[in-house]
Amino acid sequence: MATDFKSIRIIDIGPLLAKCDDPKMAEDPGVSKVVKELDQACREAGFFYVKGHGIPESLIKEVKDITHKFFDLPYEEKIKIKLTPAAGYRGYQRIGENITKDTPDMHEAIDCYKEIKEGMYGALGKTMEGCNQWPHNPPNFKTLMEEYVSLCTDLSRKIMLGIALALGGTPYEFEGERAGNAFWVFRIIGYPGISSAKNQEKPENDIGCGAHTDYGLLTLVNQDDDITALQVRNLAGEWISAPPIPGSFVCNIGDMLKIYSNGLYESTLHRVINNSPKYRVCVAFFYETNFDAAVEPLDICKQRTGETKQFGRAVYGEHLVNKVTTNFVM
Ligand SMILES: N=C(N)NCCCC[C@H](N)C(=O)O
Ligand SMILES: O=C(O)CCC(=O)C(=O)O
Ligand SMILES: [Fe+2]
Repeated sequence: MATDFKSIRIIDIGPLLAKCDDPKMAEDPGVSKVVKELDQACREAGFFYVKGHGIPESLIKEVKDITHKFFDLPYEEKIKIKLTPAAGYRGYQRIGENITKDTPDMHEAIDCYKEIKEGMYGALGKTMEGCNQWPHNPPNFKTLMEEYVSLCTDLSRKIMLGIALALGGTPYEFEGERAGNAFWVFRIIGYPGISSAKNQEKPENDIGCGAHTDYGLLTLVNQDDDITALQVRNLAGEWISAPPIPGSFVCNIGDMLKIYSNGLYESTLHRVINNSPKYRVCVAFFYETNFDAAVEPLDICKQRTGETKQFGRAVYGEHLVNKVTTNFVM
């Protein structure tokens, strides 16, 4: 349950990563400390920063640099990989094409998803079937991003070991049928600065991305170093900034983890407003459950919440399809 937090805590997850292959990791004092911090952060805000995550700083920077280069290209070049329903909602969307609660978002983006082969999840997977549309320009875009996605997948799985412990379970609550074959979403996003003339459209409003929650388990946000634009809503309804902290990721909880935890952890509302004159990029990796996971509160969490409030069951793939099919005006 979120609180009136005023800032977002920073957690050094180094000790957790050092022991993540040890089934007895919970007994390690360094791991216990990380687990405790994760639990506090997830309860008070649903948001935290992670440092000591092991992903090379050079790669984190390259990913943002190449993203700037792509969005700098002329519209005719970017639209070559246009997002369409036929491509499983993968590809490039122009500014204002994504909508949040009826308002166009002032961002452009490339949306990517773990690839789903035809028939893999039957009717449930149909909408999301397709291959990622990577730009050919800049030339090493696909290689770099695939490497990054692979590292983010491993890192997220390890953070989820800690979150499973924080919820009072074994480290492996999110393996197997829950997230042993985790789906992922990857959004490469660009937010024009105020009155930026270099973009094809002048922004209609100042909302880069309207207030929303993320859909899955855990999000890893890699944001530009010099602009504060991401804001997180606390219980009092105040918007608390999540400024960039070099060398860290902003992490937040998604809707599926809220259900698993029976509301102990919340998927907190957040939004993006780029009030800077500079163009801002953000590369967001979303670690999800298995595509076909039927998600319901864990028994260990129901016990802790006194069985009072009960979140309903959700099938992750259905939740995603509901969002994706209503997110765009095309
Ligand atoms: N996969 C994730 N979490 N994407 C976040 C996008 C949020 C904006 C979207 N229009 C919405 O209203 O959800
Ligand atoms: O741009 C950001 O900092 C966050 C973007 C975001 O919240 C999202 O894409 O879900
Ligand atoms: Fe988000």
